[in-house]
Amino acid sequence: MISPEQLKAAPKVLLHDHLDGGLRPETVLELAGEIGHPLPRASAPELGAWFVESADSGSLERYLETFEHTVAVMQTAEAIKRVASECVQDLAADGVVYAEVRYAPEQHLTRGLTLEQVVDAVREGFEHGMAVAERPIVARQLLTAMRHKARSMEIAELAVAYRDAGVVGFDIAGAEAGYPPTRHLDAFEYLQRENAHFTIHAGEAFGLPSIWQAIQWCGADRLGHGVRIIDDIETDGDKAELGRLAAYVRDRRIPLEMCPSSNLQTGAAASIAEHPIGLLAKLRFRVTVNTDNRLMSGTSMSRELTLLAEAFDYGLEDFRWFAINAMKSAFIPFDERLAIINNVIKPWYAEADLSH
Ligand SMILES: O=c1[nH]cnc2c1ncn2[C@H]1C[C@H](O)[C@@H](CO)O1
Ligand SMILES: [Zn+2]
Repeated sequence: MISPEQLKAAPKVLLHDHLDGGLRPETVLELAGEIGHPLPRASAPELGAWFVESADSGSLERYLETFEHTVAVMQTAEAIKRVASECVQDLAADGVVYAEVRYAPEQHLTRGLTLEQVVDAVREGFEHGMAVAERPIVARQLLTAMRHKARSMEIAELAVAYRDAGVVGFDIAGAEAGYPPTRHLDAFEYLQRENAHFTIHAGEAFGLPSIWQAIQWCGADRLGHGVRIIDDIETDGDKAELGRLAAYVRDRRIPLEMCPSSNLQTGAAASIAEHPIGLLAKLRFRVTVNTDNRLMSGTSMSRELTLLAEAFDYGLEDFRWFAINAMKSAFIPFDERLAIINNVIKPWYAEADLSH
């Protein structure tokens, strides 16, 4: 078994983490106090526990209700900068060397900020976080549009406008059932014409049709979660038969941004041991491991990997594979991806004793 220290030290790559799902409980308390926003608990440990318990609802819709409080305290440039900087510092302290962090700019306009001011605040926060972090980290933004709203085209244009200023891609999130990806087809077609990258939350609270649309209609580069791709795989003992969609996802090496703890909370998987990641990794899908919402799941990259190590007997060799898979799937330019793989990830694992 790997020691917690070794796991923390291992370079990790994170592609799916929500900025408004990763605040420190103390920060939520302080920022809420400044603006008089009422919170359900008065101390940081209790508030942290409240987020995890409330998100532990078995439904994505109820899970999403907890974001009311984090979004409420992220409505000024100062507050957003602080949250963004702390996010980067926390990830770096956990050994994350590259992170793509997403949030929905349209949710941060209630106190008068413009979409551009929101993106600028996150950029400044990330730059500050990268400068003061205890270990080197590269952090980039993904801009999310809420799938039940109608601003995806505007957010896609924002992502393209900021492509040379820290934004590396686009995403849609929010309740999945009833809001298929094709609702935002114009935004995805625009992004493709602009040679821009995007991922789509799909196959989390809804099944194969959502994944199929995300890939075959919208042209997603990656899948947020994508766990339900398992519905297109038949197993019989050691044998697995892939349906056409599952085969396409594997053949095309479409990255799956898997978030094990989050999936337990929303009911997308029953336990870590039963999580589809075990089979999908064995079948050599392009699997990546992610946190989704560190506050709502009370988790970190190290913790997600620890849970997987316990359930599937994973070791450093597997973690190296996850990190390289994720780095290959990042939205930054190819040469920058390669540099992190060759200069950061591979040397660390070469030094580590892979037999433990
Ligand atoms: O796992 C998720 N599925 C769908 N939507 C999500 C998930 N986690 C967070 N969100 C939503 C709530 C946030 O306010 C929004 C932008 O980060 O994205
Ligand atoms: Zn997510």
